Amino acid sequence: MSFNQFNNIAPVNSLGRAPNETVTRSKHFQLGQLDSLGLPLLCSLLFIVLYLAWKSRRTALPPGPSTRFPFWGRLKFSERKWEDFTELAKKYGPVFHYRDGQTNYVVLNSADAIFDLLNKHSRIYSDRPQAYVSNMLGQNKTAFRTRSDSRFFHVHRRMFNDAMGPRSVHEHFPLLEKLRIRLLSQLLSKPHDFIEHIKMSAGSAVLKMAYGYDVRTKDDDFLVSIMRYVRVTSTYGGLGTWAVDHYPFLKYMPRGFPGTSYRKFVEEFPAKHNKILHQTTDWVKAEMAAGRAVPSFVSKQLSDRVDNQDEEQEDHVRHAAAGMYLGAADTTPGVMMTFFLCMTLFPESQRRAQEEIDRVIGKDRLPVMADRDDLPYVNALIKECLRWHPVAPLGLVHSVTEDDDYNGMLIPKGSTIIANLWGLSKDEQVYPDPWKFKPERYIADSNSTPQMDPREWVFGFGRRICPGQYFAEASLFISIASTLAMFDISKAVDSDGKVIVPDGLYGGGTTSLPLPFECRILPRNDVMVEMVSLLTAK
Ligand code: HEM
Repeated sequence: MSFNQFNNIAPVNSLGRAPNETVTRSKHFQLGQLDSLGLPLLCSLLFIVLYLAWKSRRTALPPGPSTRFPFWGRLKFSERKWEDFTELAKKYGPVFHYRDGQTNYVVLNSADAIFDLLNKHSRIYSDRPQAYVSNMLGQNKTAFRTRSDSRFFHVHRRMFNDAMGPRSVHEHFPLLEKLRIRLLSQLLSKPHDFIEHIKMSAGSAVLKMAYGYDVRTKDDDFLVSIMRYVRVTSTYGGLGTWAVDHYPFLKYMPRGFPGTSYRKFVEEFPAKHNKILHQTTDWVKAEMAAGRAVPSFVSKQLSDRVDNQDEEQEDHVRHAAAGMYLGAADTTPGVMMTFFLCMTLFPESQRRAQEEIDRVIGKDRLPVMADRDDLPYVNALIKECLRWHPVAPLGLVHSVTEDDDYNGMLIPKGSTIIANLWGLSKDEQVYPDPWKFKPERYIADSNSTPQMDPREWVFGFGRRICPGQYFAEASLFISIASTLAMFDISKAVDSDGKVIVPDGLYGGGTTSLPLPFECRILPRNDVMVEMVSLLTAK
């Protein structure tokens, strides 16, 4: 990419004459005259120069909506921003720009723009925007927010790759196969609480992998405190939550000045927040000291540590393990909820997947990880659940570390880059009939080539691509294939015998999950029920 356009935008031609004239005349000025006449004139000129410089830079920016006040104004978006962005893209094109307070945002709305910038130019597009309050909470040490040039970023990525990358993920298959028995058993005994079971199952998997901790109930202390950690992180540590994130000058304003309420929070909260984080690794250390520790990510990293780096290494491990939980907390359950929703709404796809399982595996055993390659339709159905409503509809924002030129548009250094994944999932050019649930779209046949595999984008991009992808895919496969083998999912019926059709609405936020809905979950055959009951009793 070249920066020529950016270099050429300085408004020399349009401004050259006016400043020169001033300089010529100013030769005849006496010092006293400067006070009475020159100073206001110089100020006006300075203002004009700044304004024109700002304006010409703005013309080079991608097109986009603007606020009434160039430096301070903020645009308002709905809770489901991705829908607003998709509408704006129709007007401004696949790459558009807007400002929020002092921050430049560039929104990418086409597969080409997303892959060109975030994959092909990942060297400069892999940073994360920083936020003052979030950093005070220590989140710049957690995987999601680390700077791309920081030691934390490189150490965490290496640790994640060792623990759950493509070469090591199979070590967790026995754990995932075991945990799905508990999920099936809970679905059998309390089908109405399926959302709670899904969340607990995903949480248990990651806590076992990260800390070697066995979650028994939903009120479990360990689970409750780490969930509190996640809640505080997402509620108070989100980018743009506090006015100071948009207007950094507020850092220098005295207490009581409008917009400084963050001060009380940063004085009181980070210590409490850190304590929760310490409790998790302290538990593992105590287990190790007592000789009871189950092998886990934390126990392995702590026993591998180099003595003279103890504290630093422990800090890395603590934040990396919390990052695993943060990464998994809503994402895998969100896709599982979409699966239950789509099976309720689209019975034909469910029937085809069950037919495949019955044919390939039979009706007298549950699927195992080794069956994955033999179930193409089930795999296609999982891909369609990932696309149907991407669980992170805008991915996670990136930040660009250098000025860049994309197709003649200036992407200024420090801009926050948003990939509109929801928009991509509904792009007719990429997914014809995007509102239809069609697993077949990923399967080649004599009439058509498969459509783009959504795993190319739902897990993010470049150096920031989700390090939990292989673990998540394995977990989704075993849970979904087993649920299909054992249960029929259909529309619930109310007390008057009326069929309840879920409205299929989703919530807003960084992760977007289906709003609570009802469905009926009934076992398909007695053999499976007996088998799961026996395995649960073991
Ligand atoms: C279906 C499930 C999942 C989806 C769709 C998903 C999606 C994503 C996305 C879109 C990102 C941002 C990538 C980017 O910035 O370009 C991400 C980052 C991340 N995910 Fe996942 N994820 C899932 C499951 C998991 C799981 C199970 C874990 C851990 C066990 C995990 C851990 C992480 C971490 C640590 C990051 C931050 C990486 C970084 O910033 O360097 N994710 N994920």
